[in-house]
Amino acid sequence: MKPLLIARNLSRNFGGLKAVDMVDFSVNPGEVRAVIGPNGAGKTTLVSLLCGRIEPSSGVIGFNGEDITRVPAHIRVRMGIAYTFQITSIFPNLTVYDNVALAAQRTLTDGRSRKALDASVRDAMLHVGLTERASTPAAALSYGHQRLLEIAMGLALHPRLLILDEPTQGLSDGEIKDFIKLVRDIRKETTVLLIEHNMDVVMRLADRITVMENGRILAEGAPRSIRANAKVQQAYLGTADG
Ligand SMILES: Nc1ncnc2c1ncn2[C@@H]1O[C@H](COP(=O)(O)OP(=O)(O)OP(=O)(O)O)[C@@H](O)[C@H]1O
Repeated sequence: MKPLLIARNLSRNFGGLKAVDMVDFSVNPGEVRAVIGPNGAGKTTLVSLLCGRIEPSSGVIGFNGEDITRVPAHIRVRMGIAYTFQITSIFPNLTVYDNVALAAQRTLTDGRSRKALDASVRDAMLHVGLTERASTPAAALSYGHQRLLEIAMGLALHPRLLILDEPTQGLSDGEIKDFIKLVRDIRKETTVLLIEHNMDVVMRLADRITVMENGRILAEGAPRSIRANAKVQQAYLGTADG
């Protein structure tokens, strides 16, 4: 299968620190991939490189057969890479509807009508279960609902690849259960790349897991093989089980 996303020899240094160090990484269309690893392993830096928030020190990134290494982030969004930014990307005074509409507008081309925009917004709100809160200001939502709003903002872009950075952080057990259902639903249409600390969520959702440590890929494979991998247990699972 031809990968949807591919990175070769990807590196990013911050001063003398190799936050991402010669990483080869690829994601197939239709999969749910989790990236795990201890704090500071380089996970956020890796996805920031993939979505274009930061530039690589070296290496190449391809998406859907095109070299996107130097393509700016906003164009990558239009090409189909959506990254759910941390909660700061939500405008607290705007309603749920308007927040999602603002996100959806990022992919608007001249030919797309207001009606199409409205349909995308409503569809995204429905997916995450926020339809009844469409006219609620984002600031009045619970924390869990704000996280769902972020995902709706990502979905409104109709991405081919949805990147979720620690989506379950701060959610209650019930909300995490709903999140797992949501991702199972989203994956029918979209490839998902998930940075996640909660190992239960990772084991339930991921087709494959990439384990990072010190900017490098320590291991990669199906949940069962990662769980059984002694190197991984030593580096990560034994010390942080979410
Ligand atoms: N803008 C930056 N300037 C300097 N150092 C940075 C910057 N961003 C990240 N780093 C460093 O790069 C390393 C990797 O950080 P990164 O945030 O990618 O790790 P992570 O695996 O996502 O960690 P966490 O699980 O804690 O979010 C860390 O040592 C971090 O301090």
